[in-house]
Amino acid sequence: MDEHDIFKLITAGVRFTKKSKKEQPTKPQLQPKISKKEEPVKSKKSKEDDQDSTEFRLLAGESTTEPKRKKPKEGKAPSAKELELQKVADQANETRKQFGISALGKRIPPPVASFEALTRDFKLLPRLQQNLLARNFDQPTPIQMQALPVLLQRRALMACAPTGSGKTLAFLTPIIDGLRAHKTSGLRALVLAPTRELAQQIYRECAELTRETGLRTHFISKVSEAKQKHGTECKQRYDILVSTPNRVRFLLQQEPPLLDLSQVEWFVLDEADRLMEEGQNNFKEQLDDIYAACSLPTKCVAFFSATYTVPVAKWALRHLKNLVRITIGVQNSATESVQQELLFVGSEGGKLVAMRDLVRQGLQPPVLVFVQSKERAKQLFEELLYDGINVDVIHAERSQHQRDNCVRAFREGSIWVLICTELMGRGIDFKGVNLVINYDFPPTTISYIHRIGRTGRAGRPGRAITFFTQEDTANLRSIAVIIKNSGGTVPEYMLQMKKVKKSEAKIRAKKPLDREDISTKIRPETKSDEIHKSAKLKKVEKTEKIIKKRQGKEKDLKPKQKKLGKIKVDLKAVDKRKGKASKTRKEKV
Ligand SMILES: Nc1ncnc2c1ncn2[C@@H]1O[C@H](COP(=O)(O)OP(=O)(O)OP(=O)(O)O)[C@@H](O)[C@H]1O
Repeated sequence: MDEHDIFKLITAGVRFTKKSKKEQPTKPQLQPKISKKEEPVKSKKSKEDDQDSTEFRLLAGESTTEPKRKKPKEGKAPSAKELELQKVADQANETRKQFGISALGKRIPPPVASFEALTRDFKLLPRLQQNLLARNFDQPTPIQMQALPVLLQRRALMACAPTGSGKTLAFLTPIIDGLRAHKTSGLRALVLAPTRELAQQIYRECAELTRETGLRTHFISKVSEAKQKHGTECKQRYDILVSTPNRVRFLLQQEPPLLDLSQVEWFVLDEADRLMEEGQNNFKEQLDDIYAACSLPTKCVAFFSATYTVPVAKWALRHLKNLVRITIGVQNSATESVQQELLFVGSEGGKLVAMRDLVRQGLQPPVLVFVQSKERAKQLFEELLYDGINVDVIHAERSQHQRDNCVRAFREGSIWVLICTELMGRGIDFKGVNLVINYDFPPTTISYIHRIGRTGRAGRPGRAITFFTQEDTANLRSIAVIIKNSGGTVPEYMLQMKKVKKSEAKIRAKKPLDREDISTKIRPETKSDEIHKSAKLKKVEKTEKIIKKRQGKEKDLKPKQKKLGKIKVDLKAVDKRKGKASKTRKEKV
């Protein structure tokens, strides 16, 4: 069954809804239940894949969590200390198994089961303890259970945990405890995130955790202000800087540099895989300059993300000594707390119908709607503006002030539907987003995981609907595998569809599909319209020729001829309407 046949099946308009096998937890539980879900779908391995998975196997091929303890010599009973150590190791492995924690590296400290144990065993800064306990979290999330003890020992860490599982707290707590109190020696901790919105969110969380500790956190909102806040005469003003790579590098490149990173003891990357992406408009180059400026050889380096790529894992293994790698659940998988649905909408026009259908059925705000570009975000916004819903749009072309207002309004609930691009795809923690709609199909599985991860956070249930058309079938299978591996149900033949080659997937990731505009208005004919229309006319004429050739079978060809004639009439009518519309527009102008 080739792709076309499979697609015929899909055009039956089937709506694929994930019925989560497990009851959604009534009380938010952050602990992923190690579900007895079927084995993750084993993708058909292409040669490239084998190389990747071999790489990951190699990366993961180090000793398991607890080094095997030496068996006591024959006849010699283990000492009390050895027995005690073995008991602690077995307990640690038991806890890891229960919470889906896999930890690779040497001499990994046992996970902490509670915040009380954390403050007791690690003698946390008293004020930090209070700020932590004031958050009223029942218990640490699995990533916090294992990452906190590792970072409190200042070990290099690469952590992979599902979206919404508390990674921010996992890296801020050890930083704050490690710095203890304000010093005038300059910046001692640097946290980088890919977007200004995410950096601002981390900064707010850090400000809360450092309350009354005397530690000073800074977020560079405007580079222009940086001079006053960071100039050499007042560089000792801050202890922790949370920012994006471009802002930090800009300040480093001033003459003289406005930032001194030589005392940085903590270098943390949130959304590390995104920050380490190479190529144009990416961060890797900026990151190299910043990393070089953090010249303290004893600094602790930590990477956090819900997804990783092989290059990042290789870089970490090559550059970070005594590295610990923690993975919660299955690497690069979607969070299990989101009910995921794939909805075939026929065409680009069908997406608007499906969107309005969802509005008519009654959306449960707040809702995030992802599209693939700023232009399409604006177009969809104009279309929905008069549909009686409080909708707004956020993208990189809007000013920082507009973006801040938009995020604030969405957080406060005065905006119910926020249309956004990949800018909001990672890390942003909007409380209680009930629904994520992928209006445009995500360019990669990694984008899909992060987008739907804006809902179903901190153990709360969420829902994600992904529209797709015939143009999206290339990536359909990989998303279906992600849904299946996170406990969802998708039609079997979606999993059997031909796997897209890595090289092709990379091209698609860089260059999103060229889609028809989102608009029901008649708009002046564009070049692509003409091409589209003439292609359609050519097709009609070609079919007419075939019909004429097969003149003999008059009776069953009549309806087809009629239909083709109608298409031509329709096309002419559209022409006329457009002509009239553009004439009226000219009159108006
Ligand atoms: N131990 C905890 N118990 C309950 N909620 C928690 C706990 N730790 C953090 N949270 C909350 O969980 C939510 C998600 O946390 P956070 O934004 O750090 O997730 P994340 O893992 O960084 O997600 P993403 O991968 O999308 O960036 C936040 O609202 C945070 O306050």
